[in-house]
Amino acid sequence: MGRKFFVGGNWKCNGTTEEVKKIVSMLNDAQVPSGDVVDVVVSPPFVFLPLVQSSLRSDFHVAAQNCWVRKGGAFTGEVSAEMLVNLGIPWVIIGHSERRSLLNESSEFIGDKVAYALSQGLKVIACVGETLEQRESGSTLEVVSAQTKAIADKIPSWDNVVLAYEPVWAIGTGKVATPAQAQEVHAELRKWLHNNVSAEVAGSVRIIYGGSVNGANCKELAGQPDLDGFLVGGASLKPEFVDIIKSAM
Ligand SMILES: O=C(CO)COP(=O)(O)O
Repeated sequence: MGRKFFVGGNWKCNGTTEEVKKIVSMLNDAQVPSGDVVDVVVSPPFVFLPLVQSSLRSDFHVAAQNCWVRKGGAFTGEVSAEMLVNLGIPWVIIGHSERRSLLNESSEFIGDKVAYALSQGLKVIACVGETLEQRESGSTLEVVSAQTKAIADKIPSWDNVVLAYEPVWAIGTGKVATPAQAQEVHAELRKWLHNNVSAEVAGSVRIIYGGSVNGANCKELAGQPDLDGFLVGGASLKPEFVDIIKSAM
């Protein structure tokens, strides 16, 4: 189906200038598959975006970790989509579970954010995923479908969206989803897109997996037919991120 592999590195709220420079130089020196084979996008905290943007190799790209839901203005502490565009930042992560749970971002609010970011010309990594409690009660598919619907309802096109399935119980826990668990949800999300958006979108949207991905488990996950890449947290700060990029091949 020709979906290009996508590897995102979400640095979360980590790093000093020195550490950021080290990671960038590690990435710049890495031998990885060409940009025809894999999209690599790293997401530093806002304050480091200009540094990373200006020093990172040109075949890798940067993403912000969030942006404001509408046009900028009197919203203390927020960063607008327009500002990201002004800085030449091509991507933004929206709806990460840490923001959903710790900052009470609702699915509707996230749908609005994705729509606004797209309207300004940003590309979006939109995150969905169930909690452990939801998985154990058997509502995984219902939860991720509802989160996806809240986005689908607000956007005119999926062309510039990558959907990230990140089960909350797998994030930062070392408890990675099995390849079969990830494949099951990815296939269901694709089916949901097929039935509710279009066959074309279902076939073309990249659905990436996040949650305790590392250099050792990436290869088997990458072999799943509906898994088109990764959103990596902890391991994206380490040299093994390069091994994860290489799992594209
Ligand atoms: O939340 C994540 C990426 O957005 C995943 O984090 P970890 O890879 O640290 O589990």
